[in-house]
Amino acid sequence: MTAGRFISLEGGEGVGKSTQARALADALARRGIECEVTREPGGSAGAEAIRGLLMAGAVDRWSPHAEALLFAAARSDHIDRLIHPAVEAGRWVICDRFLDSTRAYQGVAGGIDDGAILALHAFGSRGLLPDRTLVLTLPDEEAAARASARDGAANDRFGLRDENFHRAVNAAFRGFAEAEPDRFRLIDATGSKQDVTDRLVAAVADWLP
Ligand SMILES: Nc1ncnc2c1ncn2[C@@H]1O[C@H](COP(=O)(O)OP(=O)(O)OP(=O)(O)O)[C@@H](O)[C@H]1O
Ligand SMILES: Cc1cn([C@H]2C[C@H](O)[C@@H](COP(=O)(O)O)O2)c(=O)[nH]c1=O
Repeated sequence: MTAGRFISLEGGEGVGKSTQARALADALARRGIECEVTREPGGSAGAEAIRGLLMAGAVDRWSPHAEALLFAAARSDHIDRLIHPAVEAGRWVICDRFLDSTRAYQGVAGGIDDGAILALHAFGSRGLLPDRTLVLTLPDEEAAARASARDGAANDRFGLRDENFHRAVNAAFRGFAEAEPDRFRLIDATGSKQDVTDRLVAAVADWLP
């Protein structure tokens, strides 16, 4: 049995995470590796129900603290029901956002202490971390243009936040990667979708048969 792997894709809005989660899984499937593609918030029935609470409504529907608790509860269920069993069974899991999104959005941009978020994660999810976290980086204006071409005026509670919030989120991901180079890789998300997929495959090449 091959070793299971847990990969998270991170980055701000519109950088191409969802597109690349599927593309990376397809590229790995062509190399004989079957992957589960999942997302946060969500990925299990309970976590998808919590996603509905988090994504809809007014920007101030939840405080950053309440958001952090809801994301942690969703993550706990997602790990128990999907991520942990899949990795234990030797499968690869590619997760579109994970803990580092809470650290960036509710933490750095939302004002909650990183230690508090990690403590919540230790309690809710026994501190599970991805084996590797691939952060897609794109100039802020290019990411905003991609997101607005995709969404038009249809924004969720997070898309509605101002430019400064999103700038802080993008900077936070870069900061995490600099602080923890063993787990993180920064991936240039400019260029064609195929260019980006090729960079992602290269970032896990050391695990390929
Ligand atoms: N390399 C690329 N070049 C041009 N457009 C792209 C590229 N990758 C993705 N896109 C397009 O950009 C938009 C945003 O991509 P995607 O939804 O994958 O981003 P995301 O990071 O998951 O965003 P969010 O976090 O806001 O959900 C989509 O319309 C997608 O088709
Ligand atoms: C996991 C997680 C997510 N968020 C925010 C980030 C995004 O704006 C949305 C999810 O939308 P997507 O289209 O599926 O990327 O939720 C967050 O604030 N904190 C988190 O932990």
